[in-house]
Amino acid sequence: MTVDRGTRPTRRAVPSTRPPGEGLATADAGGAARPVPAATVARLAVYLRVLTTLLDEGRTVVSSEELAAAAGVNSAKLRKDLSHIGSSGVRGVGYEVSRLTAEVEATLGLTQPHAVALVGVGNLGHALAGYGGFAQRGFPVAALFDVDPALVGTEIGGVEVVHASEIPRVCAERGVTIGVVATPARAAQEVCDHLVAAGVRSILNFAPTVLAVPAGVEVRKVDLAVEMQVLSFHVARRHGSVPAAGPVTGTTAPTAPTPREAVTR
Ligand SMILES: NC(=O)c1ccc[n+]([C@@H]2O[C@H](COP(=O)([O-])OP(=O)(O)OC[C@H]3O[C@@H](n4cnc5c(N)ncnc54)[C@H](O)[C@@H]3O)[C@@H](O)[C@H]2O)c1
Repeated sequence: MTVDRGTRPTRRAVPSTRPPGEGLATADAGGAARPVPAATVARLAVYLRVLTTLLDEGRTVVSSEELAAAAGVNSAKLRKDLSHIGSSGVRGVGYEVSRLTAEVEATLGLTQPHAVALVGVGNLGHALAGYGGFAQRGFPVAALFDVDPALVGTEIGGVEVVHASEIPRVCAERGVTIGVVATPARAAQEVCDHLVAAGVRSILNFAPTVLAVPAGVEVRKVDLAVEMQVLSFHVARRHGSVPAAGPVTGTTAPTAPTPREAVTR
């Protein structure tokens, strides 16, 4: 399988040595032959970040211990995660960095870039739109939308802000696959509906509201306050002010535990 890194400018092309179709379609865009647990998927993204750094440093092999330490997990968990995608290292040698990178990218559906549309370019949206790191990791911001006449027509990072009424046309023209909602909560559902109608099937929601979507559309909610509440719980537990075990009331569980949480829990 050849991995096409698309438009990501800072990464070098790396061919996979795995023959086409050989047990790699575990979590690819076409649907899972073997399901990969959600927590493993979250950790694969962390492994990929580490692997990318190693590639950029010119490294060719990495041990499971080194990769695990850099990702903040233990090496047994890392080996189990990688076994889900059919990757096993060579005993005493480790993993081939380029091959493992290609395999993780294929599993995460990153063999082609995902054009991102960001709706709501206020405080948060403006900061997200101006962050170049998304494009480097395969998620170029292709469209920006708002309803504020003072923002429509301005440019952020070389992308013009377009009125939200143009979502269907612009998303279709630019092949948008991921929509980011950074509007006030009251506008979020309507914005989400427009994105879905435009064919967007993956939505990242920053607004503090639950979005209703049809089957086949994936929504991930980002709530930094929830993450801080989880951190607060761990700090309080270390200081003995909450029970060490048992259900915690009054906090909302995060949608997916991060690898670090998985280790420290
Ligand atoms: N999840 C988190 O951790 C987190 C953190 C900060 C803010 N937020 C949330 O993110 C959202 C944005 O916060 P902010 O501080 O940037 O707010 P903001 O008021 O600065 O920006 C909101 C923008 O959305 C635009 N907007 C309003 N209605 C719209 C519509 N129908 N279509 C398109 N654009 C529309 C506004 O014109 C404005 O530019 C809020 O819902 C806020 O609660 C979440």
